[in-house]
Amino acid sequence: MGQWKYIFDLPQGAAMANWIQTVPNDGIIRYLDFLNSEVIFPTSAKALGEILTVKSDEFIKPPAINRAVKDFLGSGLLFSEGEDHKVCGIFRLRNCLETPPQVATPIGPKVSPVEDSLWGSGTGLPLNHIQTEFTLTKLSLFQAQRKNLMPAFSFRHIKALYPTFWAKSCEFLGLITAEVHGASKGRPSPSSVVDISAWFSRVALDILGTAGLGHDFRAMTNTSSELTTTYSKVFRPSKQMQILVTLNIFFPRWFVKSLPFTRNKELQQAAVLLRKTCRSLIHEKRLKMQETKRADADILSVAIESGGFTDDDLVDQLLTFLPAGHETTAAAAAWGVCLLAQHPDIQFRLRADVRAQLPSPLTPQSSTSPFQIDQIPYLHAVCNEVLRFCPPASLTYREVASHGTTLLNEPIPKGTRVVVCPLAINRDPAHWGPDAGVFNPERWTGPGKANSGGALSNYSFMTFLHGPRNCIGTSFAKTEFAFLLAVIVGRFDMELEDPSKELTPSRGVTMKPADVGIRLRVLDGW
Ligand code: HEM
Repeated sequence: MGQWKYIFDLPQGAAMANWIQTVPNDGIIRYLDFLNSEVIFPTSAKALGEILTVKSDEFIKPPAINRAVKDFLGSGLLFSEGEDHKVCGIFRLRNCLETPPQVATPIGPKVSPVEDSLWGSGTGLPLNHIQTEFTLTKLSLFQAQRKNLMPAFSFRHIKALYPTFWAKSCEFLGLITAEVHGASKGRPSPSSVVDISAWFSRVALDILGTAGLGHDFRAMTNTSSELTTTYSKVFRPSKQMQILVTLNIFFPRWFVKSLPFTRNKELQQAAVLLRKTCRSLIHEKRLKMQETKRADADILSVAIESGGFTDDDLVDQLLTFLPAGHETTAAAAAWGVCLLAQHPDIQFRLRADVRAQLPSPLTPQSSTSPFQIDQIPYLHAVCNEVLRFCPPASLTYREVASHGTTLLNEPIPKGTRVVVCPLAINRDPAHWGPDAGVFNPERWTGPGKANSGGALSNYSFMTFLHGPRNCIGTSFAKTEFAFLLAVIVGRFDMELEDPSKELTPSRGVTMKPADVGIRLRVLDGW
């Protein structure tokens, strides 16, 4: 069993967060996992830099995990790597690259027209040959995909989305205020305990839909929509899910899929529904683009416009973006509320700053300017500190590709798993100083600290990773998070329903606060 049982009994990443502070190391901790498989856990900025940036081609996303989740997370940008992606990539290679690869003299027999159209190489060359060319060009599929999608995440574009973020945040605030009022039954100081995680999941889905895909899912008003319930099932924290992920690493996909776990069945049903939803979103968007003869600036329109994706590819991209873009931000916002409830002094100061700078959501939309959100340094300090202290993606994996490599000059054989653990790094005193384990937004205030938090290296803040595979939605997520936290702290006093209960992370794919009740009390004047 190696360390598997110890890891399994704790929330994701908690074992590594303990080891980083208790196991003396020079930048790498090596441990044995299930079936005594070798895993390495990088702890220093230098080791993380090698894995995520310098040698990112040699530390790939584990193909077994990609296969396990691709039914319901798609094989979009998040998982574009490995053999599957090379094959799919041939089609896109033709479409995406500004300069197509120079195809050398054909070797071997030509492929049939059917194969040619199937793989879309369009050159009539045999597949192996194209694959070799593909590798030789060193323009991986991932780079092409990422390049095609980047315009949707540019600084200018995120700025253009501010009014949408603001409008949706105000709608969210109106609905949640109504719930609190409704539950208070006319008491003079309306307050109520709300399921804050569920609310944030729904508002984040609506924001992603509106700002990212040009489609309002109306998850906030239709709480029993198929999409909302499907995602809440897929991301429901469960031990079965953890077991399935481990089994997928060691056993063939068909075998794990056929095991009689209820979770298996739920995931397969979810996959069918999610694919259907994505297909109809694409269809709707294509029709709209044909009618209006122009493309909007949302992610889906940008992807269609690039011409680099077939409809099947687009389904995979959407399957990736939908959860990657809403569950994570929802988790961050839920942690934000819990931590503010736990720290009334920080909450008080933040509310004063928000109220002083941002227009009240009660004022007519037309006369408000959401751009003032950038003028509240303490809000950004609090948001950064929440993201440091409780990174929603607490852990992710890499695997040493094809031929083995070295890390900090140590030889690392092919196939070795690498665990990259934002939770551990973000709370490590070696990176953040002795108060690393304390929630302290002050570390992001003061000269030169607004972006570094006072840490010595970029790699000390791992919430969105770094390098060519960092989170493409970082600015989108940070802006959305700032709006959501601002409106909720502006309107409500927040306290933990049971202040004696420790805040603990759940076991899900994203790290959320587990079973925590938050009492919201409406405050006048904003
Ligand atoms: C607080 C919110 C978020 C957090 C903490 C977060 C975190 C991450 C992390 C850690 C990764 C790297 C995963 C890995 O390589 O193993 C990632 C990748 C990704 N994220 Fe985010 N994310 C957030 C929000 C978003 C949003 C809002 C979007 C889209 C609108 C998004 C889209 C993606 C995509 C497409 C990737 C794959 C990028 C690539 O491999 O090139 N994320 N995210």
